[in-house]
Amino acid sequence: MPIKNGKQYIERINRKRIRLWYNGERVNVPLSEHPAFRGLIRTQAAMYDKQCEDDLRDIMTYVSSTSEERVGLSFLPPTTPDDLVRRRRMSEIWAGLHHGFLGRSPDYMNTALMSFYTACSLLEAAMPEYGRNLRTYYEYCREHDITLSHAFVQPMISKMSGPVDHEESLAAKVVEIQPEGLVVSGAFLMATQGPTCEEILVLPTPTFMLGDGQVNPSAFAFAVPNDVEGITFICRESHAFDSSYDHPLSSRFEEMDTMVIFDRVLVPRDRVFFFGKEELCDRLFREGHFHAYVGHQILTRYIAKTEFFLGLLQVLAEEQNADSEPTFLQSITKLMAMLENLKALRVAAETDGTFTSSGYFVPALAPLTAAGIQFPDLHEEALRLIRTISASQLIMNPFGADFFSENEAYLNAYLQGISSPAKDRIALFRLAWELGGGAFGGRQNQFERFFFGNGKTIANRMYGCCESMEQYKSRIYQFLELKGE
Ligand SMILES: Cc1cc2nc3c(=O)[nH]c(=O)nc-3n(C[C@H](O)[C@H](O)[C@H](O)COP(=O)(O)OP(=O)(O)OC[C@H]3O[C@@H](n4cnc5c(N)ncnc54)[C@H](O)[C@@H]3O)c2cc1C
Repeated sequence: MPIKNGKQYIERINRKRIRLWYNGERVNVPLSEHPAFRGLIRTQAAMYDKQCEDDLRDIMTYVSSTSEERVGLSFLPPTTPDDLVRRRRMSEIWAGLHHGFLGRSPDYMNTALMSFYTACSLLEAAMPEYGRNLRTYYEYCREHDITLSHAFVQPMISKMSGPVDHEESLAAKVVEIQPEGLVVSGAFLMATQGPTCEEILVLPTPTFMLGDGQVNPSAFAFAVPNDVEGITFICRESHAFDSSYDHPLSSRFEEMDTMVIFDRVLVPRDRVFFFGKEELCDRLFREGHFHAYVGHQILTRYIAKTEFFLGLLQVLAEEQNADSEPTFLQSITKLMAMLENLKALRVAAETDGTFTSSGYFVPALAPLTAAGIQFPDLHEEALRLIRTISASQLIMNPFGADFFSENEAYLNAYLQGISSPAKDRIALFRLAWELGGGAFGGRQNQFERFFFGNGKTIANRMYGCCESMEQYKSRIYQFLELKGE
């Protein structure tokens, strides 16, 4: 089966019967009809349609070596620098549709799976069936264009409730080994788009290491359909609304975050990528170059979002007659400089890429991590600027329906801009509100700061990238003519 289109995506999501809870009630309607999910599903369907357009065929797809069908280019393991550029162009097309607001556009998880696949030999060395399982699973997802979500991070108490082999531990773990597979129980704090996908990839970092080569019941990686027996999804409050005039962002891009609970879920043997070997958790990320491959996709998303911010800020400033204010110019040029910086980091990541011993071409991690460190502050600064420029107009924005009420004439007279009709001006400031003041923007801001790890983890990643620190140190010793090493 080749790539899927939007209709096929919707049909597959609607066929699922997942245990999904929203606001204390079980969701029993097809998800494409539910107010919390339908906008996102429409957007995602448009993205799948995009990859089927004839004139984008060579950008969005490639020919599978196994089926000779056209499959999604985000599954392509790059083996040349040109492959990396092709992957970036594919991500740019999708980012052009979601403007960086979808953290889980299909290319994100497809890239994640592709990265783990490039480390199949690591799993094969641990146990041949593990490597085989991951290879088969990767091919299955590629050939069926499966939509994936992932669950890595556990709730705080799961991390703190004592060693995993103690009875009181709440850590996610294998609670029984059956001939057919592993039985898993535990909870994951976040799976973004957990309900609007088909399969969930589970790869936690064990909460406690046991050492000495012991079998750690918390060390595993597997993937299962999100509707298998025993999985429950609990939603946070939705920020989605239906009207694209009143809520231009959340009506399209609201990605639901769900807590995922595994209650004695049977993971079939052929879906287990490893079990018990705690050292493999970290090694699979490292040797699959997860942060580099996924970071490359993320950086394209950052660039699309920054361009969207710049456009919005300029239009807002013109609307407020503030576009030649020195303070505005000072602020927007900082963001413009950051955009150039992000673009340069992407060029650096691509041109400084290296080949692995297995022949894959990996983008350079340091520039990508640098972008990940810088972007959350840029994001926050952009939202602050939106609020500053918008001032009270961020708040006082009637609904689209008010323009069809008996008050239409008042609104058209008193809310018009210098050169814009009231309805256009309000559309603009409703967008500004969703980003700068509303729940959608608040969640986006939190996402950008945390989705790739907490600040400490990201700082460690950056520090670990610096291979020249000893050289820099010796420059100081030499400069001061000191003896230090
Ligand atoms: C919107 C959103 C969507 C997400 N989607 C997913 C998903 O789909 N799948 C998934 O697996 N995960 C997802 N995540 C989880 C994300 O990966 C985690 O938030 C991230 O790894 C941090 O883990 P944590 O939240 O458990 O916080 P922790 O790492 O436990 O940190 C807790 C607190 O301690 C602080 N902290 C930690 N170390 C230090 C330090 N040295 N100095 C100062 N403060 C410190 C942190 O800033 C934070 O305030 C999502 C997160 C968000 C916000």
